[in-house]
Amino acid sequence: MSTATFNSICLTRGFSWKDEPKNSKLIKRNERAKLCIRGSATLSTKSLQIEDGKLQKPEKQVRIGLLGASGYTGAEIVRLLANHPYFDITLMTADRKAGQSMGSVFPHLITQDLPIMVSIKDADFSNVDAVFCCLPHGTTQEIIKDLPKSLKIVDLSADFRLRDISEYQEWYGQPHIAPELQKEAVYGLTEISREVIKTARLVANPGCYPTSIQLPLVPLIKANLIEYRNIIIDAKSGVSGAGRGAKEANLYSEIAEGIYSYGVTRHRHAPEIEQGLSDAAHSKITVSFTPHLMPMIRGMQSTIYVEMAPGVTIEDLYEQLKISYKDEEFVKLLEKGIVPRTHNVRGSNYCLMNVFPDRIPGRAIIISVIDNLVKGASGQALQNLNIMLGFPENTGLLSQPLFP
Ligand SMILES: NC(=O)C1=CN([C@@H]2O[C@H](COP(=O)(O)OP(=O)(O)OC[C@H]3O[C@@H](n4cnc5c(N)ncnc54)[C@H](OP(=O)(O)O)[C@@H]3O)[C@@H](O)[C@H]2O)C=CC1
Ligand SMILES: CC(=O)N[C@@H](CCC(=O)OP(=O)(O)O)C(=O)O
Repeated sequence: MSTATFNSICLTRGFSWKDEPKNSKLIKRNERAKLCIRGSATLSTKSLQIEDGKLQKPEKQVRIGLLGASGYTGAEIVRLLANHPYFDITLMTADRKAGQSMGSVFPHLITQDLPIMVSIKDADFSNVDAVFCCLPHGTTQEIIKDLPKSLKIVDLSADFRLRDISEYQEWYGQPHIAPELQKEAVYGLTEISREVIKTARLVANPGCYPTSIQLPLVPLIKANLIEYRNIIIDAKSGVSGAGRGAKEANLYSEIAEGIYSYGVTRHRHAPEIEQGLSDAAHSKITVSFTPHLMPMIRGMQSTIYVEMAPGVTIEDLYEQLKISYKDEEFVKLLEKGIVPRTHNVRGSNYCLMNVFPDRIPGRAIIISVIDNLVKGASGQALQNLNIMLGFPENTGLLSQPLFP
């Protein structure tokens, strides 16, 4: 049984006390979301116990396989799971870094007690219940198709996001080699697809741009508040969005003190965005989408220009988003007039958004921000696996943004 020392612990929604903690200071911070205690306590989270300041993890942990642990999203999963009482990493894979420890590849994770990273060909899945797949697209299909069918999988790559495999071939330049698995895959934009995620075995975690764009647009489209034509998306990403692999275009000297547009007219996230928006509209939607690389490490902003439907006002858009996300833990509409900033979500699983009236009558400007590595990748992946396995959705995900 593994143990960890805590000075304090937050109980997430769904957990309750077994006995009122004695010798402990109970701080009720937020009735709905969490309770905090300091000191020692015994808690009735089935088998979660805290005694003498030590968290006794449940005897039956979910055993996690982390494929692509030596990349940015893999490291981010490890960081998040450090605060997850039920998930234990039992297998980690790497390619060039196979044979190395996590602490040597990512010294910021030296405190975590983790297995040595092995090559995929040496991976033993017999002690794994669920997998986070943090591999490059293309490689992912080849590997996932041979994994035991008993495993729950959340795939962070783009390999299972497009329902139409001919569209995959068109945008990713190679045929899809696991069409049967594609049929099984569920697109995991959590707040929109929660019900189907509950029973899914394979979840295709959305891309970072599509997450920041669909979260504000889907509810507005479903409510018929915006026109389907003339949706213009100007999006910006931090450089970590491109992964850890060395690329000339991502050298400090090419990125610092400037920005650049890339994938102009043809970025591979366009069909993923259009698939989600078209599903919401029950009608084909196309968008103008231009991503930009910003001289920052993490963060993503999507600025979206839309035409409101006849008679619709900016108040209507605001009220709809307020209603749609009023009970959501991780998607927040800011107070009127407040502009979301990437600094407000750094290191967290939140998506912040707001709507503004354009100077041109009938048009609106929507701004949405996420951390590309958290809500745009590993955080949403953890949110999805929590749901697939029946754990409170926010487990391990309540770290607040790092500011400034
Ligand atoms: N970065 C982001 O913000 C986002 C990323 N994604 C997607 O998530 C996935 C992972 O991204 P990210 O972590 O940024 O990527 P990285 O490039 O940082 O990491 C890739 C990982 O895959 C391993 N790997 C590479 N090639 C192979 C191979 N042929 N066989 C086995 N393992 C291999 C690498 O091992 P090694 O380093 O040892 O060679 C590394 O562990 C990608 O599909 C990406 O598109 C999705 C949303 C956002
Ligand atoms: C800055 C940068 O390069 N970003 C990546 C998107 C990251 C992401 O979401 O990637 P996947 O679709 O592969 O999962 C890109 O534009 O290709």
